[in-house]
Amino acid sequence: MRSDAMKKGVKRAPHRSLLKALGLTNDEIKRPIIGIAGSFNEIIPGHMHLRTIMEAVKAGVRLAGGVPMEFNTIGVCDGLAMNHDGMKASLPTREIIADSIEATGIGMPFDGIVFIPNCDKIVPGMLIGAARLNVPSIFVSGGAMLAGRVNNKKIGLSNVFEDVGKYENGKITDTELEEVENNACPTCGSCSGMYTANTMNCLTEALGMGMPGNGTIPAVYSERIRLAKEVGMQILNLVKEDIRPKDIMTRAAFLNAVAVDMALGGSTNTALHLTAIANYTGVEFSLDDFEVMSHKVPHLCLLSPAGPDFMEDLYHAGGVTAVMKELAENGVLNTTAMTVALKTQAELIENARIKNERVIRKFNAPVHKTGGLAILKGNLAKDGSVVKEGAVSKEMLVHSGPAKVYNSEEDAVDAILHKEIEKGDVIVIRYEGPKGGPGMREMLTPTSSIAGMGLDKDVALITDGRFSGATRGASIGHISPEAAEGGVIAAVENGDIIEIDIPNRKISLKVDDKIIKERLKKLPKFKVETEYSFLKRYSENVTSADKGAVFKK
Ligand SMILES: CC(C)(O)[C@@H](O)C(=O)O
Ligand SMILES: [Mg+2]
Repeated sequence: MRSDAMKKGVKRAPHRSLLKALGLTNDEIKRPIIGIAGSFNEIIPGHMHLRTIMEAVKAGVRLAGGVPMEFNTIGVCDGLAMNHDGMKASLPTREIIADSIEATGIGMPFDGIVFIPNCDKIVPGMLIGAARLNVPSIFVSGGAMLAGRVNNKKIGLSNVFEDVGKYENGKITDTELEEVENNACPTCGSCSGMYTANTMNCLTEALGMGMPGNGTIPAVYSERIRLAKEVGMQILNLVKEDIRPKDIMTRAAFLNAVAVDMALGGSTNTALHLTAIANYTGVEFSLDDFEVMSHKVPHLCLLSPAGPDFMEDLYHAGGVTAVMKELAENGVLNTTAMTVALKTQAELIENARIKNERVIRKFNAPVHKTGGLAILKGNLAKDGSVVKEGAVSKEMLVHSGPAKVYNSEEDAVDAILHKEIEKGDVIVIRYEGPKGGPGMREMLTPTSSIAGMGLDKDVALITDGRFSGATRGASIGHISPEAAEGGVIAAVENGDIIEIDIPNRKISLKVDDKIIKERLKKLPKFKVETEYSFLKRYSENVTSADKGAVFKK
């Protein structure tokens, strides 16, 4: 047993003393010790109920003869951190979460670990931590928030962000805005659309690290408590069989995750997170895999913010296993991939079926023929950029227009709300990359303001920052290399023509190469501006978005 290091033999009498101080009996000390990595806090609506999930997991561990030991990690709410300096800390917390998991798992030789994440950075942070420790592990997330309702129409957090733009444009009253504010987030759980948290929880299932239902069972359903119990019991089987994260998170598993991402129309943040997790798992995997998969797998689900459905609709339509079955039947899923259920994906999806073909479309009748995400390259993004093609209106798939350049999110939002943006413009928001921001903020306020002001069919936005899963429109992010690294985005001037061709995967600055080089040469050397030592250290150590914004080796 791995835990023998802290409990077996004469020399460990002091250690056993401490275990007894924790209330463990001699019998318990002999059993497998299971770390329960929780992330309960009173900050994130998606995490406020995680004590209930935690208790169910612990009950499952005990039912199966193990001894649970709870510990917790940090997390921030991206929604609450949005559009201010707080968001600069969000992506960096992923590395802290991974480090805190790794450090705890090194210090405490657990025999296995159950991970309980839910929101944006906690899921990839924990997956990275699990990969680095490579101790038998299993995930159960907190589940999705139910959708809200106004005028008998389902709404989610993205509607509130967009309604701010509508309000500023005089299209709705303050009473209408307040009604949306009061009803958009009716329960605990990760915000109700196919935003980042829910995408990552669905991909945890596709990766094989979570059990069926992990991605879609609503947070408030008792089924999630039962799932948590099953997961608590299952970790003992994983310990017994000695199946570890690196046995599961193989290249085939990552390709399955990207395939599901394409079908679901997932968050652009998966381009960062899957790449980062693969990096720490030692699997060869890059943005090129997204690009290849986007041509193999069609977009099957039109969930918020791209369409009218929410996570609860995906759940009732059959969930991730039904989507995976459709992909398997069309030859784009590796069904031999092993999972934490100790069954292959083929076995897990055997009884799955699509229960609502409007919510999960058939492979031959998709929403879009190509996958939800597209990787664009060109002189503006030599190393790549990402767009949620599934949420771009068809008028904007090919667009060419003059640049309006801003060196921060705040400046861009001021310009949008002060109606300085004209139809046809390409808004450029730069120095918001991993190094430049620092911290690669999410640009949900600018993208929602554009949508809310009714400009989403006329205006594009490009940035070296990133987006929320709730972002829609021609919003192209993760431009790599970023401005702070001397990327071509730093050379753009107001009025330059930018050409975007999403179907052909191109993004270019229509300025002569020589002029671009001259402009870049004249730029002052980038110096990070932050009062926080943590963010300064982050800026110095982080790699480019196309590499997942992991730390330099
Ligand atoms: C606040 C949101 C919706 O969670 C966003 O941060 C995302 O990435 O989806
Ligand atoms: Mg987010």
